[in-house]
Amino acid sequence: MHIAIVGNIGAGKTTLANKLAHHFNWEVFLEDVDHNPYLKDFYDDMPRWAFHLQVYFLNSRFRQTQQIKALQQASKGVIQDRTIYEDAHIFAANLHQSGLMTERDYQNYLSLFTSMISMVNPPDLLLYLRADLPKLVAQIDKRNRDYENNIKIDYLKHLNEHYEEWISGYKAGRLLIVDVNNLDYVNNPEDLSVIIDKINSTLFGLF
Ligand SMILES: Nc1ncnc2c1ncn2[C@@H]1O[C@H](COP(=O)(O)OP(=O)(O)O)[C@@H](O)[C@H]1O
Ligand SMILES: Nc1ncnc2c1ncn2[C@H]1C[C@H](O)[C@@H](COP(=O)(O)O)O1
Repeated sequence: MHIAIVGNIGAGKTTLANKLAHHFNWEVFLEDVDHNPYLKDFYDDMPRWAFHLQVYFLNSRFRQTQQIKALQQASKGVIQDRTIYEDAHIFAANLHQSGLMTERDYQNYLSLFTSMISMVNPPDLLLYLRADLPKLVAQIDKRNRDYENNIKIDYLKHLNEHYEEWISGYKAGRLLIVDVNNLDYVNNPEDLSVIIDKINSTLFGLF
């Protein structure tokens, strides 16, 4: 079983991924953020570093998908924090549309993504955490990563628009959308139970 958690920056993916992994006793795959050699530079100068960062994330995410495949073959459950789909359909697409990635770099990136994606299995469940801008901003502030301090509201807004468009056309497998605007699964165990019940019902037909 493979559940992938998707959603905008600060939506609460990592927090939920760790909680679900603990609950189901499954392996968790997190994003390569702390050791990412481009992320800080990217936030300082997006046009300069957009292509480098996208290639870095694509490679790191692809490696993860192959590790997840191996675990699934060994019948192990996996929770994944963010997917390779979001790199291309959300982040790279947004950088290109916003004029922060050149046409030449974007086409080069897409061609690499297309070659790789044929070797990627979709998750058994895609869990989309939908959050409005105030919730995202509050949670990015709460996390307080210094290089994320200058993220513009417009950047988050455009990412949210890309998420809504991508999710509305997602047909690769089961999809569960959870509005997290009024959920606090950090402090309220009942809010976590609401999500776990929805997962059980979608995946196993329980409840
Ligand atoms: N539903 C929630 N309610 C309250 N705080 C949350 C919630 N989800 C996440 N947080 C807090 O918001 C911050 C960002 O969450 P995080 O899981 O890192 O988001 P993401 O991985 O989607 O970027 C963290 O400090 C986390 O404790
Ligand atoms: N593909 C990506 N392009 C640009 N930025 C990305 C990409 N994937 C992740 N990120 C950024 C967004 C955040 O600053 C960090 C971690 O993501 P988070 O949603 O907070 O888990 O990396």
